[in-house]
Amino acid sequence: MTTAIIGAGVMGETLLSGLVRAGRRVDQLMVGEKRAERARELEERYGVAVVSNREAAAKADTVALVVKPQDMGDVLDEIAPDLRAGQLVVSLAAGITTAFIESRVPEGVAVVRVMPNTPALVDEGMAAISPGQHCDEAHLAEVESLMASTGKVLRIPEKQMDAVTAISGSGPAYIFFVVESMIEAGVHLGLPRATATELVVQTLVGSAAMLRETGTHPVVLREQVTSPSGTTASALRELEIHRVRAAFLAAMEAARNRSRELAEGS
Ligand SMILES: NC(=O)C1=CN([C@@H]2O[C@H](COP(=O)(O)OP(=O)(O)OC[C@H]3O[C@@H](n4cnc5c(N)ncnc54)[C@H](OP(=O)(O)O)[C@@H]3O)[C@@H](O)[C@H]2O)C=CC1
Ligand SMILES: O=C(O)[C@@H]1CCC=N1
Repeated sequence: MTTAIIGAGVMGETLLSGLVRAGRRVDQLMVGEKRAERARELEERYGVAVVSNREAAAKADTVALVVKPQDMGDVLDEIAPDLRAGQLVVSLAAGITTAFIESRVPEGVAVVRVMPNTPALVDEGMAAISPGQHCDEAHLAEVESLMASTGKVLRIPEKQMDAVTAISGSGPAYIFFVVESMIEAGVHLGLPRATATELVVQTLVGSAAMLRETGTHPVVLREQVTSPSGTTASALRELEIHRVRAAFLAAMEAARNRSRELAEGS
């Protein structure tokens, strides 16, 4: 089975590198990328063939679209004449619906929508997948195996995709923002930056491992850290006073709404 990746920016390369790490033969992979310099870089780094979008669409069994949502209409119009029934088109773009893609590709082309995230780079990705109208179990299983090469995969109804985009798609950015804020705080409190960074990163990794390995509710884990009248209680009171919980809700609502806007082409 040949897979083409059209749009090899951050997420396209993340997918490509994951497939290569998972042992996918490079001669079964292709990339469509419009910038010549970037194309050369990918050829050198992975030994992968960089071809035109039309050639990629014509030759591949599975075509993964990893361009910006705003470029999706143009790319679909470009490759539609080369697509045929039986092929699988996988979109990783925020907002873009399977119905939008189906309306621009030939009858009989199966479409799957995916929302991945960047921890896929270290095989700890979280991807959600939703089938389009003409998609069967074999198509979904193919996409599941594609995305499982870089982490976990969850099947979800497409109506949940904008919320998923707000939570796990954009999610790594919120976590990095928290990490960055805690490191800065450590520096303010007089710690050397390298020390603060090591403390924060290991605290994050340790906390994530506790969540995953114990399956304990985060409220219980938080209460275990919070000694009566202690340091944690003082810190958490400040987070509540500064409405951090409400800020997270507002932020993720904004991301969900932006995903809906991208579907409208803005
Ligand atoms: N980054 C992330 O964490 C996530 C991204 N996504 C989705 O992945 C998609 C890509 O995002 P991201 O990787 O961040 O963006 P990038 O801008 O890094 O990547 C998009 C790539 O597509 C290329 N491109 C644009 N037009 C064409 C074309 N006509 N033919 C071939 N290649 C083209 C761009 O080239 P050029 O720069 O020259 O325009 C660029 O290299 C988006 O739809 C986004 O919603 C989903 C989940 C997470
Ligand atoms: O910011 C974005 O639009 C993309 C989609 C999810 C993560 N990055």
